[in-house]
Amino acid sequence: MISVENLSFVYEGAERRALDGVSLRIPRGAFAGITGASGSGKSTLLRAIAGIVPHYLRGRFFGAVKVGGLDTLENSPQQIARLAGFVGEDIESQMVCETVEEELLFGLENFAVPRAEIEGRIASALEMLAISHLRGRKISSLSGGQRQKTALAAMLALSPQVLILDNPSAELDPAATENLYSALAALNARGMTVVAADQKVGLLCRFATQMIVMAEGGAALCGTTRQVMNETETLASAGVMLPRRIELGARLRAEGLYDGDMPLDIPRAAAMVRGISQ
Ligand SMILES: Nc1ncnc2c1ncn2[C@@H]1O[C@H](COP(=O)(O)OP(=O)(O)OP(=O)(O)O)[C@@H](O)[C@H]1O
Repeated sequence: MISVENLSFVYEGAERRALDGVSLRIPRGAFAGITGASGSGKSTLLRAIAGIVPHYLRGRFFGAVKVGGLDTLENSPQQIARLAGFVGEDIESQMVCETVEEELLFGLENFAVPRAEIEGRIASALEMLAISHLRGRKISSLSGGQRQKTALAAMLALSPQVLILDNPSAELDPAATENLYSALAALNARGMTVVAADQKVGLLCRFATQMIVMAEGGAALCGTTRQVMNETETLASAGVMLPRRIELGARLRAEGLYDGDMPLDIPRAAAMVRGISQ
């Protein structure tokens, strides 16, 4: 679905490479989590997948990115957006209308969606995120979480095959974060490919099927979540804050007390502890 071949990128006016020789593949139907320290290149990678880099944010671009077979250099961000919806970190700049309904309508009209389909698309996108009750609300009156979901609903109404999200939990409290990721998992279960960058590794461990760990502009690790989270030393040297349960697993493994996979969630951590105490 998404392929990145030897991608390097230097922002206009910058000295160092924001991305440096990144190659990876994200298969159709995956839930890919991207993590890494601040400044490691997560946002730039997502912008390159969405075509924003280098079409809107300019610079020196080397290598190739393809989304659903479309080369992002040969196609405009608008063409890429028909396949892959992007919700950036700066939600405010993405919102252009006064009310939630108008915001969804704006994208649909821009994409010239036939009139007869519009009502059904708006209703089902709002329903998928459980925000039908916000339909008539002014965007200025919404909470951070409600705005995040409105931006996401505006993307979902366009029926993209891929959803790309940059730091979606940044403005959310733990309950709203859980709620948002559960909604993303439900969309993924229906076949949508999800690509989300987040520094909350514990969260990605639970929801993502694939993980990409960025370090200094490169993809330090890329594979299934199970494979990547077993590489605890590389994760630590990439500056990734390991969830407590994985820190514990790594310590038990170093002590020779445990040789299984790192526990991706609490039930697996409990099973690990039960296993060593028997
Ligand atoms: N618009 C821009 N113009 C110039 N340099 C940029 C721009 N955006 C990012 N950079 C630089 O590119 C590098 C990678 O930044 P990027 O935002 O992709 O990292 P990140 O991992 O998403 O960081 P964070 O977790 O803090 O959002 C950094 O050195 C950053 O300063």
